[in-house]
Amino acid sequence: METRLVGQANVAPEQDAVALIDQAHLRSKAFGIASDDRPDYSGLAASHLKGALEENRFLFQHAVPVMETLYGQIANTHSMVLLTSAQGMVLHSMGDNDFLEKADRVALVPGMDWSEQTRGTNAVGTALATQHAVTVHGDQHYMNANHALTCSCAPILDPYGQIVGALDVSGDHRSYHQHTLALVRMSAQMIENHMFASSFPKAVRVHFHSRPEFLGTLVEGIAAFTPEGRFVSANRSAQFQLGMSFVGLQAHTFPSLFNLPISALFELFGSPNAAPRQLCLHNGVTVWCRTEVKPSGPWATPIVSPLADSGTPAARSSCGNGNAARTTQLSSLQYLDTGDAQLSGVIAKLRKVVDRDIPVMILGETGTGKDLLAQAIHHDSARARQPFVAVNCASIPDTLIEAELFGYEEGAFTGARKKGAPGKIQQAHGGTLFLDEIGDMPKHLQARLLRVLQERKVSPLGAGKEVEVDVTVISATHKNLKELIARGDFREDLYYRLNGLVVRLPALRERSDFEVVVKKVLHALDGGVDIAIAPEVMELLQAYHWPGNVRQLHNLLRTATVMVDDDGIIRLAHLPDDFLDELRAPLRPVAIPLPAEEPPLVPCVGAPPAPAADDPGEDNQSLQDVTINAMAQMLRLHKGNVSAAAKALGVSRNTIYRKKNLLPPDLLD
Ligand SMILES: Nc1ncnc2c1ncn2[C@@H]1O[C@H](COP(=O)(O)OP(=O)(O)OP(=O)(O)O)[C@@H](O)[C@H]1O
Repeated sequence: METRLVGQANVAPEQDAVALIDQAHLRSKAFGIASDDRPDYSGLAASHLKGALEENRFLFQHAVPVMETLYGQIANTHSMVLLTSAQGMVLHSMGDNDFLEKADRVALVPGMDWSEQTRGTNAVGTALATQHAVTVHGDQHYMNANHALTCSCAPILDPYGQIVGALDVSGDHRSYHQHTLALVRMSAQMIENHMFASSFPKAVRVHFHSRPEFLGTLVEGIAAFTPEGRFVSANRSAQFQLGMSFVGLQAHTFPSLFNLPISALFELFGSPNAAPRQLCLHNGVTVWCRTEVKPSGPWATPIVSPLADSGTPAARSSCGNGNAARTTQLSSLQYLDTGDAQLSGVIAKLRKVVDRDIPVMILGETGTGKDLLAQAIHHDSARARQPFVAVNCASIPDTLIEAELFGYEEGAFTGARKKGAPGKIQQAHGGTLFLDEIGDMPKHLQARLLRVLQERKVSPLGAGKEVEVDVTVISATHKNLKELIARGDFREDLYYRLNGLVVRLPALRERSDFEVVVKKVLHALDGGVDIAIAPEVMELLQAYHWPGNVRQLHNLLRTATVMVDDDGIIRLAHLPDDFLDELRAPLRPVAIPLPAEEPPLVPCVGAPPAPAADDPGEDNQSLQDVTINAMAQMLRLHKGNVSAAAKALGVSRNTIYRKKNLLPPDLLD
């Protein structure tokens, strides 16, 4: 069945709902359940339920208030509200007393398993299995014992798009009401939005909807980005409005989705209570948008949920808490030292200067891990328990960078917050200040920064006095600072102040420890620990030139781990189409065997004529010609069917469509 993205939990339309029940019955049968089986009412031992509750504490905390509201709406309808885990185990229930007794008899109580595998077709199990909100009414239940029930259930997704549980309303089948499913869906979405709101405290959160009156309501889109503009998460409505699933969005940034640099948000919404503004999405849709610009802290621990403090392994596995743990693990020099000789040399030098108050400058192409290395230096220093404050000089507008860095006093400039605010330099007091993209620091501020570094004092805008600061400075850039100095765009004295030790991170294509990096990146991904890579894929990845370095590898593997089949092996088919196109473009066309019975080629419109088979110049034929000819042949062979031709060539349909103008027009279906 087709999966649609809607503002609320996917729900199957009527004809699909029937098919969905039929398929659920087939699955139930395949699980070896008989419709007249006596259900197992034994449930879980209390200790197991306690464990499950602990594991699902994040979900539980955010779901219970919503369950109470939902129950308020269905009270006295002989029904109850249930919360289950992603495996279908009932975690919590509340309901009408008269129905509770009956519920007890049919095992709608905490600790009971309502997965399809155990109870056949039922709203909880089927919603979890299909990821669709669904009502299972009366004899639509697979087991006869459950025919007296009517149940409506919606899956609940965490901020990473993973199913973490389900919300269900079950009742006496005579109490069926057609609006129940809509209520359940809305409530599930409310839980998702609550979880979203408390998952990314340091993110830039953008709220948007095509109608301004829907901002602040359940149906608004919410997308979270790092202060540098990288995509972090999006709720269902945001995915729908942006026209992309969570996985698709992971390859995007704020600028690629909203057609604006993220720094524009600081300009548009920098003042308190800034009014919603109209922005144009990448797909041409105009939306009303608002965001709250906070003086953000470091992006050192990207995702921290309230459970991060609990420290229990169960809690960590619940909702992204593993990421916090992984971030710590990622942030040490030892972790980054994975066998490449050049990198090991860099790390050995860095170890010698840690805690020596020597400013470090990190050079390297985009995505080579400069930010991560800066965090690792901080992590391994005596300042590790003090703040690590990162400032991306490229992402803050010129007009704000001064206030952002140096802070300001009350009323220092129009729009300044009432009480003033300390700048990043002051925030880093006692710890490390990481000046990322230092090459983009506006020239007029370079002198001020130099003074701070020399005198270890900062004077906020509008303040008469200076404040002492103790910071270790790490800077990074992918630009050639010497060239900038020669052009007069970067102060030489500042350069010499920052370059106590200059290290260069190797590009990924230069590294001899590629396989280890792949493993580390996989390990750092949710669900990536048990994933392996097929040897032919590893070979291809190794040969690729990786212009986006480890970030590009990270994004690619993140998508592939989601696509992977049950055997947990990443194969070619699990890599994104555009990446495969890039890999194959120069190789594939020449490798295509042409069928013997293939008629001679007709020249393509707009393309050079195909050479005769014995043409001595064949070897010199341009790659483009070979590609076009191969496509034309395959299209002819498959009677213009683009999908079939693309499949035979091992490319995506879009690759063929992109070459449309070079192919004979009568060839495309
Ligand atoms: N050695 C590594 N192991 C695992 N992941 C890594 C490693 N190096 C970098 N990454 C990942 O690659 C991505 C990019 O890293 P980072 O932001 O540190 O690069 P950068 O050089 O600062 O990029 P930019 O110049 O674009 O700011 C991050 O997701 C980071 O976690």
